[in-house]
Amino acid sequence: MQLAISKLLPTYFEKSRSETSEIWGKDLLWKKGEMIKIVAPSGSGKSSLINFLYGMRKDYEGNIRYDQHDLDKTDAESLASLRKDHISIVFQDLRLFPHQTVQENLEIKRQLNPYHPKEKIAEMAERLGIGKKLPSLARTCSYGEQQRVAIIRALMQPFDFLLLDEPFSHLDNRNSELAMQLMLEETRARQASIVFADLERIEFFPFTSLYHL
Ligand SMILES: Nc1ncnc2c1ncn2[C@@H]1O[C@H](COP(=O)(O)OP(=O)(O)OP(=O)(O)O)[C@@H](O)[C@H]1O
Repeated sequence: MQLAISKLLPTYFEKSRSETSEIWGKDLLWKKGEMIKIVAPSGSGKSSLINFLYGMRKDYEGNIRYDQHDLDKTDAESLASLRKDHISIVFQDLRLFPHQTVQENLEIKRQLNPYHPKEKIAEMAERLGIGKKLPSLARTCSYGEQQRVAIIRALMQPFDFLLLDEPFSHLDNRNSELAMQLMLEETRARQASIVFADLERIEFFPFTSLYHL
């Protein structure tokens, strides 16, 4: 699978943003397996971009295509199916079910399109240091713990592209590196891509292409 972006620009941005950006207004082609790093200062449209790429919002000019699927022309059912098999995401605002336990949040996602057996949940949670939190309600976990839950949840499904919007904002370096390592292993096992948007360059992400938003 490949992701083609053509002359993308949020409708609420001035056209002049294309002049300084390496993404907005450009034609880009990312093939499955590439590691894409997008450095984006606050307010440069990082969340807008990641939401556009997930088909969450359509208030943009230009075009986004996953193979032959033009996101602008994809109906809700086809979009759900495209996401289920090909696109996973860690939202900046996480979007866990607050009144479900950590285990339930992960298991609900796993069951939608199982890529891993159930046991993998506890194994990944242990690896990221939140094993003891599995029976806790998501809303009672710290933001950094919830961030790790959202990361593991994204790894429960098959994908060709994993979209990350500032996934480590509440994690210390050690925990960020552990989470990155897990995501890299899982992405490589699928021969997939990561599209990683963050405020700054993170040294432990081995990107193949680097863009400034
Ligand atoms: N629907 C919208 N209508 C108008 N302006 C918007 C809309 N969505 C976002 N913006 C504006 O576009 C700019 C970029 O927002 P966005 O959330 O994409 O940035 P960001 O780079 O993710 O920022 P941060 O790092 O602070 O989360 C902001 O100035 C925001 O107010």
